[in-house]
Amino acid sequence: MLCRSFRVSFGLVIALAVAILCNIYLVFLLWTGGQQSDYHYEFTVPPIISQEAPIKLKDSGLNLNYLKTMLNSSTNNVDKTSSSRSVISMMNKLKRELKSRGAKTVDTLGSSSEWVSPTMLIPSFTPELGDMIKYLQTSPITRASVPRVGTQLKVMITLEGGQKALLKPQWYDRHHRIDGPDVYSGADRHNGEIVGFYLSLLLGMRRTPVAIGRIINLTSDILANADRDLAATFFKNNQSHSCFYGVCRYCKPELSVCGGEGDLIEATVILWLNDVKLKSNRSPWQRTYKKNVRALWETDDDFCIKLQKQNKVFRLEAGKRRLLDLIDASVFDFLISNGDRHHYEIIDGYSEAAVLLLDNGKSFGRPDLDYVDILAPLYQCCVIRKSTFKRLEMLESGPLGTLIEELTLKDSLIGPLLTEEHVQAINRRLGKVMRTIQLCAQVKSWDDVLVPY
Ligand SMILES: Nc1ncnc2c1ncn2[C@@H]1O[C@H](COP(=O)(O)OP(=O)(O)OP(=O)(O)O)[C@@H](O)[C@H]1O
Ligand SMILES: [Mn+2]
Repeated sequence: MLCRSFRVSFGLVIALAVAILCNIYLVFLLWTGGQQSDYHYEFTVPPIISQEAPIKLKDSGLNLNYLKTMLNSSTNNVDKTSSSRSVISMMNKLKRELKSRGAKTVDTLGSSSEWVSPTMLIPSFTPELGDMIKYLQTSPITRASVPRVGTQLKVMITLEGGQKALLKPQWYDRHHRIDGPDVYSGADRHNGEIVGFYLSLLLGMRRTPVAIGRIINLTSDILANADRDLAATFFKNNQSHSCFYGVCRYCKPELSVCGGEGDLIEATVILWLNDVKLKSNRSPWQRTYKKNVRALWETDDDFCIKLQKQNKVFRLEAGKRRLLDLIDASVFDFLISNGDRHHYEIIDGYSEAAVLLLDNGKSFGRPDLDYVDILAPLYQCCVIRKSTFKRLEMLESGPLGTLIEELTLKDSLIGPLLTEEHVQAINRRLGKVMRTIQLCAQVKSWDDVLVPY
């Protein structure tokens, strides 16, 4: 008898211990976004659980299947021909910033070193922007080395005047469709980085470093200036063109980039942020990058509410920007179809630093597909900055795809950056973003959805 009751209580203790461990694991999953990362970044994360009184949260967001059904059944009936006066004046202002004034390199670099603040990489009106674009497009390359950041093929270049920039080469032509199984399949799309930069300006999310297109001579621009490690990855293919594969986690000779006629390649050149210490955080909406393993956010419609309860960094309160920034980022990513924002970066040392929009190359893989789950932060939280909503509303009348083309065509040294199909996809996706916000307003109210800070 005694022995039996001992066995029962022992069993109870074990069951209790297992339950406690399960709970701790659940909290850990919520905190980390649901899975272990494949990435080897050093990053710090805020404390897990706040002991404060539970916060009152508004209703949950929208379920993905419901949203997909609604988006497929509705047409976007915005009059696309009528650019409003506000669009025209916004475009004129942007064009003024993007126009090169012919300043000397030292002046351009001198003023750009003051651009960065904890909430913006480019101040809201930056007349030196055009000169910076020109500088990145034309300044001779004086050094090329292995960047040792990230996992994909890149080159760190130094331009005359001493400014560093990241070079990401072209892998695909504009019409290539990425047929891989996942939203993040394939190599980087260099044009996506450039479009991302211009889109960030149009959206008023100046959190993307300047990215431009440039034709590079692999031999005279890169190999001739390369350090030993980078130079060691160069070879000639059987058409006697220069090729290289660089040094990175996924770099190997079978995945090399080769010059065409005259050893020329297209590349994007991204302004390197000097003297800025970045902090990398795992995105709560990170994918698992594993077949058959779903992240917590993919299985729990209440993910956003739980995230806010568990981690006060993501709480929606005046003065807190992290959640609203991630929602802005999800809209930006959905428009360019970037499903690879596994981490996000902020400027280190500021509690309310903005979420930066770095690394936009895994975009524009499929013009015919809209990966609605990229929008999860928006439809699961069902809130968005009022200013972002107003901006989107204005851009819809552009239409946005045309505005992007207009800005990029003026600057581009590498021709149109997007095929017509991709341009149309941007407009279609913006329609879906607006419809998602409307649906949120139906389950909540406009006042609850549009956040005034
Ligand atoms: N313009 C920049 N200025 C300063 N640091 C940068 C810049 N661009 C990227 N970085 C840093 O380098 C890291 C790697 O860059 P990026 O994400 O573009 O490369 P990636 O190879 O695609 O990385 P991953 O494989 O992790 O997605 C970024 O996480 C960031 O810390
Ligand atoms: Mn990347």
